[in-house]
Amino acid sequence: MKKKIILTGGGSAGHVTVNLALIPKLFEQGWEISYIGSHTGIERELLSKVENVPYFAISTGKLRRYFDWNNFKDPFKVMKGTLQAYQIIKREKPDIIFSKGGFVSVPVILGAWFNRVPTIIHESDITPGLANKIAMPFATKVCVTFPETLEHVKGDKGIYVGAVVREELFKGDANKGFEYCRFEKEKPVLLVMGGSLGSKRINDVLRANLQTLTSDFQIVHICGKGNIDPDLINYKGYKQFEYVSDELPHLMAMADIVLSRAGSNSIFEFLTLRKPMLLIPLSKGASRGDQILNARSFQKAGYCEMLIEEDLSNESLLKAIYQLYRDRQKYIDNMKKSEANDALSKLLALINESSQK
Ligand SMILES: CC(=O)N[C@H]1[C@@H](OP(=O)(O)OP(=O)(O)OC[C@H]2O[C@@H](n3ccc(=O)[nH]c3=O)[C@H](O)[C@@H]2O)O[C@H](CO)[C@@H](O)[C@@H]1O
Repeated sequence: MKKKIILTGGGSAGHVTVNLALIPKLFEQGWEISYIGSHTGIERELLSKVENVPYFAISTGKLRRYFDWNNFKDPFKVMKGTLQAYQIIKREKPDIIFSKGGFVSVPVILGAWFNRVPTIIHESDITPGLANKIAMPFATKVCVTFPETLEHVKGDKGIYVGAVVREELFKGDANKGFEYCRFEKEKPVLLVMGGSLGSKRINDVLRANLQTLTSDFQIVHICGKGNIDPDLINYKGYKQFEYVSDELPHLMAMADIVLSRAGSNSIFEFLTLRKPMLLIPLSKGASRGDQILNARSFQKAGYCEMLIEEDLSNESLLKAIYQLYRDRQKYIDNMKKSEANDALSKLLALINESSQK
């Protein structure tokens, strides 16, 4: 009989792409796969493009660290989601559940715990997100991307596996990127990515400096859903996309340097592809500060330059981009020294091992 796994995770692409990396490998090993996600999150859209993975939607509530009237309603949504997840798991009888975190994963981990199904959580950031923090006591194993995260995992559940990078990103073809953007090959390319949901702050400051920057760079800008500026659609040497799926490997291959938020998956992808980065982490005011820690750790290793949002201005942005381009070889050399880490194989081995108990 085929072994069954249920994957979960969502809210932003950072909580889905690891699952997308696992799916082809799990199929190769003969697993039957299904997915539990939310009704409207990005995970639903991303999974709709994947064949043979049934998707079950459940109710989910946002877990916040700050006051909001929805904080009174959302615990009930999480309870409803837990009951739904419990029933799906009871019916589907998976051997194991793998969670990439995000709010939707909490009811799933709880539903698995009530069904006594083993669960593996993967945490991408240095400090665990709120959803993973809540779910950890109920999980069988907690895999981490940064070794220092093990300090935050109680007991002997924590396992360092490293960052999972999708294999298709290695298959990028710069020529296809140039064609897709209609860029010329002679002029350097700056790739700008404000995280999977886009960043208004980065979009605004980039566009305010477009004239100066496009005199030296061609710019491909992933700006997030609903953030295309219609006045700039025909701007020479500037190409905007809301979100890129299949063509992303080609855009990354084409880029000489990158300006990005410091989401864990994105920065490890740029590291693996040896792309010099200027990182503008999400500020402490808007998050728990995990991206600042991610970026600091990369800066310490000499992989990136970092500009904190409080210091972001037209002048500081331009200075940092030109400096990054000038010193690009230094960053590439440092990144070449980083250790290769086959996190995907480690995860697969762990999934197989944990599902046997
Ligand atoms: C605002 C927020 O909560 N951000 C968090 C979220 O970021 P976010 O969802 O932006 O996550 P990451 O930067 O980690 O990953 C984004 C993923 O989406 C992919 N991608 C992106 C754009 C695109 O057009 N196409 C595409 O495929 C990237 O290649 C990458 O694999 O999860 C990360 C991982 O837990 C955290 O570090 C971030 O702090």
